[in-house]
Amino acid sequence: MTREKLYLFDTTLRDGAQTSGIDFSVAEKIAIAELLERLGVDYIEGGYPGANPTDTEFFSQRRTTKARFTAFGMTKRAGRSVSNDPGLQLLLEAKADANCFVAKSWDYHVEVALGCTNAENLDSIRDTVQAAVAAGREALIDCEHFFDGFKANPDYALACARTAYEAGARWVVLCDTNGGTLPGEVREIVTRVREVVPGTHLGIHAHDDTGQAVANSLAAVEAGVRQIQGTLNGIGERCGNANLVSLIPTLMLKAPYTDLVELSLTPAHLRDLTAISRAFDEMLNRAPNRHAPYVGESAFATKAGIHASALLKDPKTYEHVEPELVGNKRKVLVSDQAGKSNLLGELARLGVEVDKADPKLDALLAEVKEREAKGYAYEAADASFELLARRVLGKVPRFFEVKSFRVMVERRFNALGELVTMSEAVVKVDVDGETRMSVSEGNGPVNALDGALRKDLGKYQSAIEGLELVDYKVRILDGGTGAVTRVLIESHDLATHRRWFTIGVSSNIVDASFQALVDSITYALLKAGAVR
Ligand SMILES: CC(=O)SCCNC(=O)CCNC(=O)[C@H](O)C(C)(C)COP(=O)(O)OP(=O)(O)OC[C@H]1O[C@@H](n2cnc3c(N)ncnc32)[C@H](O)[C@@H]1OP(=O)(O)O
Ligand SMILES: CC(=O)C(=O)O
Repeated sequence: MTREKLYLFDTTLRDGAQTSGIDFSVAEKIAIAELLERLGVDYIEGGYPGANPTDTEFFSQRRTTKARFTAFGMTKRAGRSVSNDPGLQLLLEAKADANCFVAKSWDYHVEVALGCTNAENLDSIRDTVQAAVAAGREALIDCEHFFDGFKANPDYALACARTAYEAGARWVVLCDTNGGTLPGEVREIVTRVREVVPGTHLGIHAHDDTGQAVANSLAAVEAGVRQIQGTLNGIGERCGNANLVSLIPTLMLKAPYTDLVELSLTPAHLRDLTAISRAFDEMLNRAPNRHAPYVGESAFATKAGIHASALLKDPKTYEHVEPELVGNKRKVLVSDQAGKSNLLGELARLGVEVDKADPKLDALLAEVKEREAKGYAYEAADASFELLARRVLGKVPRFFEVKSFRVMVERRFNALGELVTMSEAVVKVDVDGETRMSVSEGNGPVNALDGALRKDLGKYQSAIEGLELVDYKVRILDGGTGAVTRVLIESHDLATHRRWFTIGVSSNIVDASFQALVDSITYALLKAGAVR
């Protein structure tokens, strides 16, 4: 069976810019366009030239080399000619390969939003497409509210699609603008549209208001459309657009799509997908969704002991695809849901060899479960788990021993007469039998304790020079008087760029923080190869 080409049209820079809380600068648009080129999509819709200064400047130069650079805008206004519509003229002057015009295809919208007749709207569609084609552009029509329009007045919705196609539009894109259509309806309506426009000229633009944008896009492909519009990580107006990061692997790895269509992307592009998705979140300054399909940190993370046991025998038992195909990694988590198989998997990753029959493994599992019951969460604290495991298995040197610590918080007027809150900590540690006492001030008690703890560790001092704390999270585990505090600390070594997480649990927040700090420094020394 010959496969038809399926085109990917990315609208991250246009519909994605309609996401609440997201605003792109020109520099950010340039960086995202480079990421999209790396992803390998066929079209990059850069924005709406003329709508705002950023988009106008972005379209003052041609910005992509491989993908077709596309300018978005609306069809000409009713009652005006093409040459007398300044908005349309700006679109035709923008430096782009293609123009994508949004057109009304629901008669209710023609009446209420445009305030013109159905015939005038058809004229606008036809004249606009013909003007773009005459200007040497590839023309696309986004038929806004197509599915709702089809349900209200199928003849008129079909007339809009047919008019665009007959005027020379390369693509007629069926939009589920309000995002309320379901996959069965998409399949049925696309089948009807194919009676007037061939599938090789049809696209789908789905919004995610019922969580079906990906499913609707796939249903449309099954029904014959050959272009999908979507965005990186599914950003977009309201609940977002179809997520290309979820769609791409499904289209490239799963039947029936692998039998029906082929994409421009290669397996190498697919292996870059996780990195691209996370790089985009970095650009948006937000944490990646750990549970994102295919690319999330947890997408191939196994927590349950029964699953881990089978997974270690053969990963196929609990994985629908191999994580490496999309550039992700398998993870076996250690928690109170774990069995010995989880421990063996994680210890192997850490390079610690131990036999499944070794009684120390039972002791470690029991210790993990007992501590988790008290509030520890080792799946989030890789370094603390490694230290605990190596201790139980008898393999961690005691680099230093904390004899005592004291921390004081004081609110007072400073020399300038300003009210300030200061913290001061004193820590006594034994290194090689010699007691060292350090004092440090800080902007909070944990900061002061951290400063005092790593001020003077004698012969180990040079090994922790590059250590910095980058994040500190506190969680109260049960309310009332019996509250327990869990502290998670993320540390970073500037020299090696290694990052690790440590944990402390106590009814006292300072004590919990101190445990996590001690684990962080001990881990740094272990990784630096410090010897006792
Ligand atoms: C479904 C979608 O996502 S479509 C994309 C939506 N994106 C955006 O709107 C973002 C960019 N938009 C903008 O910056 C502004 O809305 C502009 C510059 C396009 C227009 O601004 P204004 O001229 O001030 O108009 P305003 O936004 O108030 O209203 C839109 C106008 O376009 C008309 N219009 C809407 N769609 C179309 C269309 N497909 N064809 C022709 N005219 C249209 C409306 O009837 C309305 O006309 P009116 O002012 O005579 O009532
Ligand atoms: C064009 C568009 O973004 C929509 O109809 O949703």
